[in-house]
Amino acid sequence: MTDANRPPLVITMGDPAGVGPSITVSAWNALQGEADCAFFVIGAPDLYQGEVPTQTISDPSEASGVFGSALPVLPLDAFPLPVRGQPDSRSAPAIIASIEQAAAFCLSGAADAVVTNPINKALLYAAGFTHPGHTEFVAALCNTATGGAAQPVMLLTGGGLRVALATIHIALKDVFTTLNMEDLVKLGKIVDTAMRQDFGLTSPRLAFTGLNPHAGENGTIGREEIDIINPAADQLRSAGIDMSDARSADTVFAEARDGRFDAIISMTHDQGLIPVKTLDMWGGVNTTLGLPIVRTSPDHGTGYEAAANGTARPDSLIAAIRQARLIAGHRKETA
Ligand SMILES: NC(=O)c1ccc[n+]([C@@H]2O[C@H](COP(=O)([O-])OP(=O)(O)OC[C@H]3O[C@@H](n4cnc5c(N)ncnc54)[C@H](O)[C@@H]3O)[C@@H](O)[C@H]2O)c1
Ligand SMILES: N[C@H](C(=O)O)[C@H](O)COP(=O)(O)O
Repeated sequence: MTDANRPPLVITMGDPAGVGPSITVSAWNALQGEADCAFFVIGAPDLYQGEVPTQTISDPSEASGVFGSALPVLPLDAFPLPVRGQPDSRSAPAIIASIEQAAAFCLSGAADAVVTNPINKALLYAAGFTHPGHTEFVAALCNTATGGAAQPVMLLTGGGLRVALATIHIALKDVFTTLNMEDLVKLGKIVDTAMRQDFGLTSPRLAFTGLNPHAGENGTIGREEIDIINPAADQLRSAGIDMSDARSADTVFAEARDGRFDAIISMTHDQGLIPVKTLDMWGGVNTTLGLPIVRTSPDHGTGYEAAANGTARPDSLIAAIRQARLIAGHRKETA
C-alpha cells in the first residue's frame, strides 16, 4: 500500500479559542497537494468555513477523496463558539470529544495517526478532566479500549534533538521522590524500541541526563545519579541497550546535536524542552511513544495572543503531520 492509499490522518480541534483552527486551515493550504498527508479534522465546521473550502464528512473513509479540493471536517455536536483568544469553558466537552473520537478512529484502523491541536490544560481541569495532558489521556483511551497497560512517553523532536522525558507535568519538588530506577529502565526500553520501530534507527545510542549540576559531581552535589540513574543505565546495558550513564545536562544536548547520541532521556520537563523549543520552536514536534497508536502534536501551546492577532504560525503543526505520516509508515514496515 502506498502512503497515498493509506487511511487518512486525523487532526483534533484543540482549543477553538487558540491557534488550532487557524493553523489547521494553514496546514491544509500547505499540504492539500500532498495526497500522502491527507487528513481530516474533527471540529466545528464554522471554525474553518470561509477561510478555505471545507466539506463535512461523516466517515474517515471520505477524507482522502475530499482532501485535494477541500478541508474535510467531521463535525462535532454543536457548542457555543468562543471568540479567538478568549478561552471559554463551554468548549471543554467538545475539545475532549474530539480527542476521544480521534483515538477511536486510530484504534479501529480508520485513521493512520492522530495529530492533536493544543489544549489549555487548566480550562479542561476546571471541567473535570483528570489527565495531566494529551499524553496520558490518549494512553488511557488506548488502555481502556485494548485492556492493555501501555506506558506513554513524551518525546520532543526539533533542532536536531530527540528528547524523551522521565518526568512530565509534576511540580519540581516532586521530581526527587518520583524518579526511580524501575521506571527509568522501562522508559529506556520504550525509547529504544521507538527509535527502531518509529524512527527507523538500527542501533540507537541513548543518553540519560543527570538531575544535579555536573551529574552530581561524583555524589558531592546530589546522589540521584549514583543511586538511581546509573544503576538503571547498567540494567539497560545488560539488556543490550546502548545507554550512557547520567551525563551533565548542560552539555549532553550539544553532544547529541553533534551526533554522539540519537536520543536523550531528560529527568525533568523543562530540562528537556528548553533546548528543543529554543533551538526549534516552529519545527518542534511532540510525539507520544509507547502507544498502540501514533500520536503527534505541535510543540507549542494554545497561543491565545497569536490566535487573537491572526499571527499564528502553522509550521509546527505541519511538521507534526509529516512526522505522524513517517512514523505510521515506519511502524507498518517493521510490523
Ligand atoms: N500540545 C499541547 O496541547 C500543548 C503544548 C504546550 C502548551 N500547552 C498549553 O498551552 C497553554 C499556553 O501555554 P504557554 O503560554 O506556555 O505556551 P504557548 O506555546 O501557547 O505560547 C508561547 C508563546 O508562543 C506564541 N505562540 C504559540 N503558538 C503559536 C503559533 N502557532 N504561532 C505564533 N505564535 C505562537 C504565544 O503567543 C506565546 O507568545 C497552556 O495551557 C499549556 O498547558 C498545550
Ligand atoms: N509538555 C508539552 C509541551 O510543553 O510542549 C505539552 O504541555 C504537551 O503535553 P500533552 O501533549 O501531554 O498535552
